[in-house]
Amino acid sequence: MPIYWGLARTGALLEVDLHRAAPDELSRLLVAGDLDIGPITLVEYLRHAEDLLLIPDPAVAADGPVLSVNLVTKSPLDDLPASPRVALASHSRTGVLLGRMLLEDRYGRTPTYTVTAPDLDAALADADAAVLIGDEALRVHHEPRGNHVLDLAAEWRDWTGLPMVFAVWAVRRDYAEAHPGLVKDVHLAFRESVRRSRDEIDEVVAAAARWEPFAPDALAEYFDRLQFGLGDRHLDGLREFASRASRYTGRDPEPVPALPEGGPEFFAALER
Ligand SMILES: C=C(O[C@@H]1C=C(C(=O)O)C=C[C@H]1O)C(=O)O
Repeated sequence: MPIYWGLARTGALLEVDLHRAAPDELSRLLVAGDLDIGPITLVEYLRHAEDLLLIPDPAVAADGPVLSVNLVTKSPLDDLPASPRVALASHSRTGVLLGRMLLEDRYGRTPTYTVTAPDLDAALADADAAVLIGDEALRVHHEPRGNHVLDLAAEWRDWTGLPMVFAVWAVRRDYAEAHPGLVKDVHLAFRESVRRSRDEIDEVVAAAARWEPFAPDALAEYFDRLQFGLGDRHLDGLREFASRASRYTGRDPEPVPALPEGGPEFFAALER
């Protein structure tokens, strides 16, 4: 909501054909060419970087705790078995890969993984731990119900000293070449939208609290943690994630390729 709130305030909403969907679906639509500009989870951006150009904002990032991307364990992390069963939320790509890298490369475990519906009870029915994102992760952060909750953006910062970038905005390269002016307009409309949200954050929180099962204070804290643009440190974090992810997924059926030399490639006509 903080990303598109201002589109309604400025009238820009009337000029764009806005689609709302879960992150995996939005990523799929952009890659398939059914969306021209949109958010894409970092892992899918890295897989399709040759077809896409990065837009510097909005983005979904955090420099420290994000509250909404969590490893939830039944026992404290120290007591997690050497080969735990770990359920991965089906609508996450980047959060679940971050969770796998941390579990194996930082906490020294050799898990077996299953894919789960993004729901705590389903996730932990048959597993020792789960990686959850979004609303369900935020809910568990507030109501752990006896489980242990590890914030994966905070863990990433401890591990690397860098912010974690979960999703970026990108434009399809062919669309950007055909309509550079429109891409610029859309970028500025979203930039203005996020700026308005910051100015009117109490109203954004009140509106979000009407639709979401969270108290206004919890939403205000969450929106404060989220960072909506890519600064130099975020780019360092993005490059570090890309480099670790490409090494880590080298033997996966669908590896994450390394960024091309000098990457990521931005849509050149935009100010950063
Ligand atoms: C911060 C979040 O990160 C999300 C995590 C994603 C992923 O793991 O693939 C995708 C989009 C992001 O918006 C969240 O869901 O709250």
